[in-house]
Amino acid sequence: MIHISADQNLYKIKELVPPETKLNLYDPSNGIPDLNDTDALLVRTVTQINANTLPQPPQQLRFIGTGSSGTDHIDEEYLQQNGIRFSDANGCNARAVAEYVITALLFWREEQQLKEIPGKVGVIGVGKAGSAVVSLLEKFGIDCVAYDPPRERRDPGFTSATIDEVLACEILTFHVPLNRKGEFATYHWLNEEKLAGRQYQLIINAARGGVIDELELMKAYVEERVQGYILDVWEEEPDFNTEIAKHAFLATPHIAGYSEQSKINATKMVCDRLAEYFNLEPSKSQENNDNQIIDLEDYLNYDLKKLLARFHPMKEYDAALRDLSDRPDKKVLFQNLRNEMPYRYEYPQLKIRKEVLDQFAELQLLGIQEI
Ligand SMILES: NC(=O)C1=CN([C@@H]2O[C@H](COP(=O)(O)OP(=O)(O)OC[C@H]3O[C@@H](n4cnc5c(N)ncnc54)[C@H](O)[C@@H]3O)[C@@H](O)[C@H]2O)C=CC1
Ligand SMILES: O=C(O)C(=O)[C@H](O)COP(=O)(O)O
Repeated sequence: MIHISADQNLYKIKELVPPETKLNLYDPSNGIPDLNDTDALLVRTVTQINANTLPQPPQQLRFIGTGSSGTDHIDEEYLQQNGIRFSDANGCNARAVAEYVITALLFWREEQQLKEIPGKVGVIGVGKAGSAVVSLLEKFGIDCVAYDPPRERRDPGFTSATIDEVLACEILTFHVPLNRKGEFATYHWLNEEKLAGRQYQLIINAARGGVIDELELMKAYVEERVQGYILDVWEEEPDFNTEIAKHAFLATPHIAGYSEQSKINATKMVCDRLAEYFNLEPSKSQENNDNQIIDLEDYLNYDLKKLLARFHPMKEYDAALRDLSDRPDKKVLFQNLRNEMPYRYEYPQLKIRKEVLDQFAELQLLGIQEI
């Protein structure tokens, strides 16, 4: 029988793990568990796997999977050298990230009392999440400039914008992996040099903290070269710079990719790959296509901002994160915040009264259905 050790916060892991395996759940805040007698390890982004954290991996360990699209917490070369198969959950949360970006943009538009999003949105990284962002923004009639030179090289059907074209946009949103080396390294991609002499309305980072030089972003904001910024990810995660959070239009604890649907996708994808590798029958549990009915009887009291806040908890997360600013244990509380809040349903899974849908075209464009 295959023995699996899995992060206890992998959503619905007990239902989605292949049957007829032995499952041990571990608490990632205590580090990597004892892996003797373990064939497969399933982690999340909070567990670093490399030569320091996992020196001399046990012989029996043959598979490591992560329930995330990003893989910067894993030294894949090290796993390969040790004959361990690695698998990720690329794209599991693309829709959730796109919903985060458009919802944040709508909050920002409403707050600024603008009729529409001004100018163009430069999307940096047009893989699973970036592509979902482009599709959703285009539904709203927002002009996007798609920048992804590595994709242009591997995908003959895709042409990337130039660096000058993307940097000339009024808004930038980041969807690249965090890569510290190589031709397409992204560490501090947005830095002093790229920010110099340019003006931005808004900068959004829902990729990884290190992709933007936070201190340079803050400097550009103070000097009014950047009018606002939204951060879901932080350079020192799970720690975060309280001064940078304080000035953010929205500051959230790495939850852009969190939803009921994306979290099931993540666990299911990694469990199915594990089943394939060990030649096991996968679990029969399916993704959650249920609808959630939100019957707002007092809908006449709701404007768009209030409705969005009812459907997406980013403002709740933002308030909760800011509350942690002075806490000495804020690193632990940051992780608790990510683990404890119930997952929201993605917009196409929500049903609301027709009267509300008819009143706000934005809700229809988000894919919300009528009861
Ligand atoms: N905040 C959150 O909750 C989430 C964050 N993420 C982060 O976002 C990243 C992207 O996610 P996915 O789209 O699912 O991954 P993906 O692998 O499908 O797409 C990444 C894209 O970035 C491109 N890219 C790489 N280096 C680049 C560079 N130097 N310049 C421009 N483009 C470059 C790649 O060619 C690829 O098309 C993940 O690696 C992860 O770090 C992903 C999901 C949720
Ligand atoms: O998929 C990714 O990459 C992400 O950043 C996920 O949102 C991370 O989720 P956890 O693995 O940290 O729960």
